Formats: sequence, C-alpha cells, structure tokens
Amino acid sequence: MSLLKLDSIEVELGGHTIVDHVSLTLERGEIGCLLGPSGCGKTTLLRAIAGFERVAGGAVYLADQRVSGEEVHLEPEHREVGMVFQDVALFPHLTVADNISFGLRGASTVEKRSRVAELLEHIGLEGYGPRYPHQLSGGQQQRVALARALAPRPRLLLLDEPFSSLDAELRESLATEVRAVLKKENITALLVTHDQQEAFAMADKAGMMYRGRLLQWDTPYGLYHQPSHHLVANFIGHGVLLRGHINQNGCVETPLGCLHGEHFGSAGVGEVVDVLIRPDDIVIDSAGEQEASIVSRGFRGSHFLYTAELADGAQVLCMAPSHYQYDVGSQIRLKMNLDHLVLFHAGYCDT
Ligand SMILES: Nc1ncnc2c1ncn2[C@@H]1O[C@H](COP(=O)(O)OP(=O)(O)OP(=O)(O)O)[C@@H](O)[C@H]1O
Repeated sequence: MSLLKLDSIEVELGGHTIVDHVSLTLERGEIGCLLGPSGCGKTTLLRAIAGFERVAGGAVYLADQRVSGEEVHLEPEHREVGMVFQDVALFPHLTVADNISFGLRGASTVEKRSRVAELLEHIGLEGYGPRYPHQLSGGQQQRVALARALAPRPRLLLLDEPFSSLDAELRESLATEVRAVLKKENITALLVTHDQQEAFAMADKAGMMYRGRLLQWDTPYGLYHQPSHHLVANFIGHGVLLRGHINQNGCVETPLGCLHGEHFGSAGVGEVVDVLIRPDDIVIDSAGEQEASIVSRGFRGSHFLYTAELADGAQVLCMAPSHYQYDVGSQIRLKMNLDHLVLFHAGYCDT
C-alpha cells in the first residue's frame, strides 16, 4: 500500500494552472525529492498535499484515504502531515525540549520526556534539551525543527528547502543525517530542494518538475542515467546533447564516432537523434580515437571538468583527476566509456 499517492492532481492559482496533472507514489518509509527550476510549482504541490491548497482535479491519497479530490477536502490539521520549512521558526522563548514537545499536546509528561529524549538522540543532540534556540548553530536549529515535526509521528513529512539557508558543506552532511533520522523513525517524506547533491544524498525516489508538470519520477540513478525527457537530461547533472543519426546497424553516428550500446529512448533506424553525453562517459586518453582541443577547464577539487571541442566544432564535457592538468588550447584524444545510450528525437521544441 502506498503511503502517498497523487493521482493526476491539478492546482490552479490566480486563474493559472500551477500544478498540471502530477502523479506519483511513495511507499511507507520512502523518501522522495522534487527538483526543478524556480517557479515550477514544487511548493504549491507540497501545499496541496498538506491541504493548504485545494485541488482543481485529480486526487491525493494518504495511506489509501482520499484526502483531496472531487468533493473531498480534509483540513490540514486532520491530515497528520508534518512540515519543515526553509526558515526555522523555533519558539525563541521555549527550550529545545519544549520546542520538540510542543506538538505533543495530550501526551503525559512521562511520554513527552521519553519522546523528546529519543528524538534528541536521533538528531545527535543529547543533553541539549535545556538550551534555548539562540544557543544553537543554524544546523542544530534545523535538526531541532525536524525533531519537532517528527515528534507527533506524522504519517508524512513534507520538507520545503529545509537546508537552503545553510552553507554547502553543512547542507550535504545534514542531508545524510536527516535521511538516517527519517529511516530510523520509518517516516515517509517528500522534500523540495534546488540542490541535486542533496536530493541524491537523501532520496529513494526523485523527480523533476517543469512548468507544473512532473517530467519523470524515478530513482536518483534513473534520473541521472536514464532521463526520459531532454529537459531532465539538461537539468540533472552535467552533460551535452550531441546530434547524430542511427545507422543500419543500430549504431549512432556522431561527431564522437559511431557509438554502440543499449538504447534508451524510442528512436529507430535512420532517425536523427540527440545523444546525451555525460562527462563521465568520456575519458582523456592518448590512445583514444577522437582528437579534440581543450577550450575551458573548471577546478572541482578532486577533478577538473574540461570542455573539449571536436573536429567539427561540437563541444563535449569530460573529467580528469586533478593531478592531470591540461591547459586551454591543448590537443588531447578522447575515448568513449559509454555503458548505454540515452537518445532523444532531434529538433525537439515542444516541452
Ligand atoms: N497564491 C498564488 N496566486 C497566484 N500565483 C501563485 C500563487 N502562489 C504561487 N503562485 C505562482 O505559482 C508558480 C509556482 O510557485 P511555487 O512557489 O510553487 O514554485 P516553486 O517551484 O516552489 O519555486 P521556488 O523554487 O522558487 O520556491 C509561480 O509562478 C508563482 O508565481
């Protein structure tokens, strides 16, 4: 049984369709992430799941209960859905323990104490119960906000860019920690983020939204390696789309040579296609068949990300460990290291 199921939901605001026939499911205990450019409808989708927006079509199910849909709208306070937002709003005049137990109205003092102690342990802040929010770092405050949302054991937790006010390094470690906490609590969660690394670190399932539509809902691996839409291919990770055509042998002729491999996508023999080439699909190798010249390089710590120009002027991205340095203008040779081919019909213009 899915814990969360969206069945072709639509949300309209100010006369515009903001969420456009979105369907997805999350099984109990799964963590989902929504990526997508600013303004594509991610927050509106979360608000519709929480019950703050009504759906104009489709239905939202929580553990098989229809909570939004035609003639049905369960109010947010009855959905048992927790939310954590970007701006931590801990109560400044309450201790950490009181902040966490705030949502446990109706529980006995003993129950509250035990739940607070359990959550403080899960978030790695044992002993911090008597402190006040201003005595905590940003990352610690965000973990307390998470514990507060988890305290009443919501059926579903929605997180809207919860780490975006933190610096990049802290964000990634916190994402991993939060995933561990959610797994310990067996909580189903849906996270909105701008940060792909964060999504990859946290998600069991991930999706990309664009202009209100969910273009793909998949594992993070699938989203990266088998994007089903060229916009997903462009948005997730680095890469270029190279023009080519499929010859009689099923091989794709491109400026990088004839590329073999299992095809993903619906293109057939004779068709003009765009092939997704990721930087990790290409190796700089003096024994490689393709000549190219370096046109730019970006230092990424452990590696350089190079842009290389092929003989016909097409450009590709490739990576090399940072102890191998090539200057701009260097002539290099490239070898393909492709496991499969992701193909799109060429000349798309419709999204
Ligand atoms: N109450 C409203 N009335 C009319 N339009 C709205 C309303 N709320 C949001 N919108 C519009 O809906 C679109 C989607 O907004 P939303 O906040 O869901 O996007 P988002 O993907 O979360 O963006 P971001 O990543 O920038 O937070 C935007 O174009 C926004 O201007």
